[in-house]
Amino acid sequence: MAFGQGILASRGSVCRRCLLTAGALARGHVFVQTRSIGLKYRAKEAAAAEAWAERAERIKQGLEKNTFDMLEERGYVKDLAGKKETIRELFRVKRVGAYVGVDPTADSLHVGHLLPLMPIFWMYMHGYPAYSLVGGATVKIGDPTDRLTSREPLKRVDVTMNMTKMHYQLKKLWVNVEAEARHHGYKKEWAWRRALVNNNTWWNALPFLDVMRRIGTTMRIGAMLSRDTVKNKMTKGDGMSFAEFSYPLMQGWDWWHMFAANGIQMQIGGSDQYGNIVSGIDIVKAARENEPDPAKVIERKSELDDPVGFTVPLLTDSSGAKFGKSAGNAIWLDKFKTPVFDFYGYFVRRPDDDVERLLNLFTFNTQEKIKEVMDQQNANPAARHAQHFLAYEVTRLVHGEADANQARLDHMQMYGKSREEAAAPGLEYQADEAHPVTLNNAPRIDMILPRSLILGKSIGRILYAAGLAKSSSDGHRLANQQAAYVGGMPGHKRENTAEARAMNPSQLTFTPVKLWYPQDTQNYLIDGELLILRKGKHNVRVIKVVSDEEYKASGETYPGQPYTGAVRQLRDQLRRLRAGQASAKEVTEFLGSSVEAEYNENMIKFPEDRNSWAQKLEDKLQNMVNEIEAEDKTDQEK
Ligand SMILES: Nc1ncnc2c1ncn2[C@@H]1O[C@H](COP(=O)(O)OP(=O)(O)OP(=O)(O)O)[C@@H](O)[C@H]1O
Ligand SMILES: N[C@@H](Cc1ccc(O)cc1)C(=O)O
Repeated sequence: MAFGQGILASRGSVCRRCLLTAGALARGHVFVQTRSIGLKYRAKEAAAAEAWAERAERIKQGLEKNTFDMLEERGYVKDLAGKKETIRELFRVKRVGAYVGVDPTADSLHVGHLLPLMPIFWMYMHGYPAYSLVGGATVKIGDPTDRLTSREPLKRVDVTMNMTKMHYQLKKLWVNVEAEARHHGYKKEWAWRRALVNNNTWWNALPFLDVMRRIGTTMRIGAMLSRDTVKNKMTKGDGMSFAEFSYPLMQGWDWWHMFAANGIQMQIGGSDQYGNIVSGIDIVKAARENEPDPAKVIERKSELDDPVGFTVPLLTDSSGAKFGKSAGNAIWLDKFKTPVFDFYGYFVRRPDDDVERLLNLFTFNTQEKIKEVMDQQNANPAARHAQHFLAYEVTRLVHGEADANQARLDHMQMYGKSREEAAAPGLEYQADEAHPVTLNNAPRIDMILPRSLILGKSIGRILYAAGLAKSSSDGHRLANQQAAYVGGMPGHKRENTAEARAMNPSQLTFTPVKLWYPQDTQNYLIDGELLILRKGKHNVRVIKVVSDEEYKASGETYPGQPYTGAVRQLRDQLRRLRAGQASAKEVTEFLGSSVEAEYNENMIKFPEDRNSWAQKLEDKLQNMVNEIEAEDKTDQEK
């Protein structure tokens, strides 16, 4: 196969069914059926190639717009790494695959990251393979670009925490991109490809010798030393470690890996990534030329087979500073860091002069639609119609439709619009049995829990405490039915060590939770500090295990926490009983169903004598409160 026919013809695109049937074929099974499935796949591939060729022709005749021109017109293209005409032609004739990488240096993406991701979202909707990469390996070195001082090394648990959170954030973005595509009238085609990858997957299993042989011999030190980042850090900054110096090699190797395996010929990044992209081009070419296995040589017919890239402009704040975590001005995509209301509000506050540019950059509306919105805006700027339109569209992309509707409603109401005027369908959405947890309505993913719970209590109680089960017994049921998962390595049964069981942070592998002994939970702790649990597809908890003292000091409580929920309920019921707001029967029933189940069956024994029921119940409840508080106090003094 000649390289460059895009992902459809590359190794990474063979569908599972075809692989399965290839296996069956090798074992001598059902030949006729196998051929028919293989042929079906090829037929689809051929149809997609034909459709692409027709599209290329339409673009040539000016009947359809070149996707590159559209990206350029909308303001996504700042600097090109490659010749413009080659890149335009590539967009026309090939389903050129593109990727954007982000290092998990923080526990959330921010609006700045969204900017380089937007072109790959657009490309996906137009039929180009689009990859998003989380730099689980590169983050361990830290990109030195434009820095005078080295990044603070991250603790392993923080890398895992950040990576897990970013992974689910990107997953959610992709799900919402599908919804945006539908919303804007794009019909999903068989040939659409998207992926979320982590460079740990290859770096964890990559021999140093392979890298050195392929690229180490060709890359010239002189060129690498002449890069501004290297010169500045060495002369004006705190010097440069070999690892930092090698960072662009790592990024370049990522590209090569995906170039060879998935046909990813293009890299996109923020404008600070220009140097890394240009080095990457050399690295990919060097790696391609140094193929030791003649059977694997990737053919280069013309410059249309070479890697290319471009950068997007930097999104800056009003003072011109780059938006990002280093500058401390980030608008986060995590709604627990930047609430949806504030996220929406950020876009509503954009100045009139910026709004058209932002509509082009951050929404999937046609330029005709944007013009319409701007006409409306210009007719009455005070209404901030364009800002609300922008805020709504970006919020819908990032947080989903229900949250966007709610944010719009809240903002409109704040500014005196009627509820009807602001309302849109889908507002009262709540996750329950009928509406399961989705990536958009999933509860907060990270939490802390005390060590004594994680190390000493049953997995059922832990699932309850993490909010993944309705009660401890529900947690036990989940564990019994293996319906919840823990971050771990499936199939690693040979070695029963914590190291072997703990999750490989790069691959987010999960294994079913079982009714193991309480002391077994610690086998799944990552670096002794992090436990990752999941129920269903999207309901994930990344639990940082803290000391009991630290937990108490945080003021948090968890469901099923001894003495907290129970005492509160007992007090409440006592108050209701004394105030005559509830009968003894109601209180008994209430406590029977909640406290008893959660707490301890022997604690509440109700008196037989019905006449003195209320009085005795009062005494009993008060005694229990006293008893628990006394125990609590002793615990604190220990
Ligand atoms: N404000 C921004 N505008 C455009 N692109 C951005 C912005 N911030 C980050 N990016 C791009 O997102 C990708 C990942 O960025 P990176 O991991 O360096 O995050 P960051 O928040 O910029 O980090 P830091 O603030 O520590 O430099 C890169 O391509 C980067 O150029
Ligand atoms: N170096 C990029 C992130 C990145 C990591 C690995 C890659 O392959 C690509 C990009 C940044 O810091 O912004």
